[in-house]
Amino acid sequence: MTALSGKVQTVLGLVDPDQLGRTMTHEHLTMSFECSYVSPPPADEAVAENPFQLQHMHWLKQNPYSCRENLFLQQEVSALRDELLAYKKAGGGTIVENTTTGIDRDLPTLRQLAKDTGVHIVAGAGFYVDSTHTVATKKMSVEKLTDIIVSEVLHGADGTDIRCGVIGEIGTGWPITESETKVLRATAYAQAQLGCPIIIHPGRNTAAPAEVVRILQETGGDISKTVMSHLDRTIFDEEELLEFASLGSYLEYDLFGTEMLNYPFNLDVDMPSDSQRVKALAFLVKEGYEDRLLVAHDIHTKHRLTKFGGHGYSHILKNIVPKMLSRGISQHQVDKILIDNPKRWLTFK
Ligand SMILES: CCC(=O)NCCS(=O)(=O)O
Repeated sequence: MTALSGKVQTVLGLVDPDQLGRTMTHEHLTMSFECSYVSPPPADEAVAENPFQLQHMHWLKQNPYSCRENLFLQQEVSALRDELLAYKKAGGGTIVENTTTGIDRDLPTLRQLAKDTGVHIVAGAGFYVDSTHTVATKKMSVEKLTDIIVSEVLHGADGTDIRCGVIGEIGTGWPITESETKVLRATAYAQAQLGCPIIIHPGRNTAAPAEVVRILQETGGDISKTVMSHLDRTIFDEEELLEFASLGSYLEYDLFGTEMLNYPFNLDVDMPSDSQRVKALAFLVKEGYEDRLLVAHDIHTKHRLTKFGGHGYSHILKNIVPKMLSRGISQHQVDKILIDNPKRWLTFK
């Protein structure tokens, strides 16, 4: 038991879990994804430098990471405020903002957005993938990393008094690097001290989620309070999915709204459509996992904002929920996915 037990920690302080309402468990509001820039094909360079025009929007959807300007979501604070107000109007209550060290977390802006809009925002502690770890981070011991993560939850992060309410998204690649392994171990130790929720960004390989779970378990992590993100681009085979589900983490489909033919971070992956995501959720519900499912959009680039013709943060509430209902997921099960499961995960033990 800690002072946080039974509560959820938002950027404005502790709240009662019943106040959260419908929750997107994996979003970004202020971040940079410059670490993942992919050079455009030479013939497309002119489009990439002048992207936000109607005639270029299809190109941008297919090549979101090949346009530098698209990667600086944090430049759109005013549009984000409008997005959050629209999210609230659509019935949203809470957003988990998973930006961690390495991709430009901005806690004062998150606090201001929460104050301006009344949407609860839960911020993330810890570190993103290896390529964003500084030389100093890579040299740190697991104990030092643990102290930093614990302090970001108990006292505040980035020199502020704004406290994080989850650990993650903790970034891992494939294969998992030495530095990422240390961060995973620190995450498990911090979780054991704090009884807090954690959320993982796995590498882009079918074996990656289970390997992360193995490392966390080895270090005393609580898998029942762990979210495995991005399953929609990671595990496709139903049997493999059930095998992973049996390990006991939350199962997150968090790329709703993303459709692209060639996924540049792993060309072997066929990025699913939203219909295929709903089909995967219906399959997991049928297999008895309705208490472990979570959903989100993981917006991390500008072109997905409604300002630029994108689907925005209300797409799931407005468009995906009706689709779920039409595909055999009941209203009670939808409420579990949007309200009860996030609430249980986010509540400190
Ligand atoms: C920081 C945002 C992020 O990591 N999103 C995941 C993108 S992907 O790995 O699923 O392509």
